[in-house]
Amino acid sequence: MAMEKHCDPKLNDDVQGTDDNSNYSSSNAAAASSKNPHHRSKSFSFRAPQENFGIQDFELGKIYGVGSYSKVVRAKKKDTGIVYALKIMDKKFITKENKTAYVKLERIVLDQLDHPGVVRLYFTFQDTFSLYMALESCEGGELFDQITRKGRLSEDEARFYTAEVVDALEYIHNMGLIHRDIKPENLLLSTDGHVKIADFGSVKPMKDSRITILPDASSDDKACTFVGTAAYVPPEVLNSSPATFGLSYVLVILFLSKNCSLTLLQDLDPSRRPGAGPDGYAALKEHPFFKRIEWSNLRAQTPPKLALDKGGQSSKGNDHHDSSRSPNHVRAGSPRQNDGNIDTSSQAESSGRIPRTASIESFDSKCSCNLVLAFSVSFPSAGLGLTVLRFLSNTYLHHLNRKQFLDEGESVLMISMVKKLQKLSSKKVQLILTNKPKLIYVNPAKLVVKDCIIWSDNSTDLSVQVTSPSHFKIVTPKKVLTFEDPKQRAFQWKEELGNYYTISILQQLYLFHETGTGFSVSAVSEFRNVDNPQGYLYRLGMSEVSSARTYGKLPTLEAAFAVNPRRFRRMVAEVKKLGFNPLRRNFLTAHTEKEI
Ligand SMILES: Nc1ncnc2c1ncn2[C@@H]1O[C@H](COP(=O)(O)OP(=O)(O)OP(=O)(O)O)[C@@H](O)[C@H]1O
Repeated sequence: MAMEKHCDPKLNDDVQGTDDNSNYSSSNAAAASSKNPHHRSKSFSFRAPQENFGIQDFELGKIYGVGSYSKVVRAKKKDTGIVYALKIMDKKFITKENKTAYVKLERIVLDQLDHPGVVRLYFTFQDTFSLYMALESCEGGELFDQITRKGRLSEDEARFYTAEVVDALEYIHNMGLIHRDIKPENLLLSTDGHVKIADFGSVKPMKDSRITILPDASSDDKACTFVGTAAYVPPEVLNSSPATFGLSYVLVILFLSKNCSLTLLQDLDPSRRPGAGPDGYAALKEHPFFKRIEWSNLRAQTPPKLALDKGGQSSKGNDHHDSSRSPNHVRAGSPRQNDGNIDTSSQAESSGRIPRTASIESFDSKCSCNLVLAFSVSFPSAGLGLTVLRFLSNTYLHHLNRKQFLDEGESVLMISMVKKLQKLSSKKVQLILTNKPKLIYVNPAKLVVKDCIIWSDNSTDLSVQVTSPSHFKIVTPKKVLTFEDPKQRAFQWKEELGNYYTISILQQLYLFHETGTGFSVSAVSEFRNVDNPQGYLYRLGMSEVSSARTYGKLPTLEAAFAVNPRRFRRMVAEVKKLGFNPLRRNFLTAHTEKEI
């Protein structure tokens, strides 16, 4: 693809509705260059051009993932057939959340990175609502999912992935950048299973960065400014000491025996971690753990085999799931209320949330001594270590305690570390929604279930109020629980809790029907055959809902009913035959409910 194109890089001008001081002109770039000897001196041109494409030029497929300010969707360019991961950002949302600088920075940085271990940016475009970045499609999914699907990595697998991460981080750091949000969700895998680092929205260019940073694209002045995912940042970032080279660190995944202790792992003084110091990478690469790694041709080596997900797919993307009908425009950004339109596109794919929770169950209880651990190495990177450590140890803890808080056949639908807010204090808790439906929160330190809410058919016994993208209240007749989700998933929690079952079953069936795949006997019998029909329907339904939302056309039950009351009634009857009461949640207005 011809990348070298001098262009007017106004990707984000529209975010602020102005192009005065946020115009990325060559002169601005030159001004920036004069301050930094490493900046390019004459003019600035993007390798990945800003194109005049529209979303209708793509066939959209499944949602790869949802971040705090974007959705990433599989998208095939109609004329070339090339598949991209389209990162879609809602302009209004970005402006509202003050993410403009991060978006600009990510665009500029990705544009200049060129390494097989870093996700490639090919081009950008925009329309009235959204900004789009066409990224290299990482069809192997997140490393996170591989770890959870496999239950654990073998030492060789851990070594290989770790080596590829180290290799890519070395490149990133040599370019003078600190990623600051290295976590399992941002370590992606190519189709053949090699690691690619993604999500440069939190990147911090160092003073001697070799990256051209345009003046309006720097997110903050100090490396110690807190960005990243709170659960995963290393202590020095949380403690606000500067995240300079040699101070931040990476923990490398290892499977250790029962003799190993977690205390190995968390030296608060980054300079004491293995690999610290100016020669950190060289020293690390020579560590006995990497003895068998050939650093010079890592990418030519055969990576670990990708584990299939429960549906038997090896990768996150499949052409045959692509929609043949692209919507007029795509809305992305934060989860939003539906707009009542009806979409005829069907995307029966997983939303990316569910597999990782389901896979918690794949941990073998007999291997309780096999802790997934890590050893720490000092790196100019933030977070991988604690990320891995926290994720793995949390997963392990879930595993150990699964029996304690899950009944036979019960599975986890949504889980996240949140803060439970009290009047004067707040506590970190693990909030877990199961398919019972049951909501529990666990004290992660003591591994004690602090509360358990099981709700009944009475739709008034549980409701969720969202007060901001990160804050929500769960209201039950007995109490009101207030939570803060640092990943800003308040709306997701509301959606998952509030629309439990009903929305999914009916919407799923509705979409099946609408798209001609038929909600038919086969769909219904498929539901009957699975072990856990409620959970299955729920997953299918939620993925339908997220796909539909991506297309800006989430069908509400209200809308479905309005379009064809007879068919709707029939659907309700079908669902009832399966033993579910589709109207059990407080979803339809009293009026429609009566009509039905
Ligand atoms: N190139 C890609 N190929 C496949 N999937 C991707 C790609 N880029 C991102 N994803 C998926 O989309 C998710 C969200 O993407 P990304 O992390 O870039 O968004 P974000 O809004 O910046 O998120 P965050 O909240 O982590 O800052 C990722 O966790 C990953 O699962």
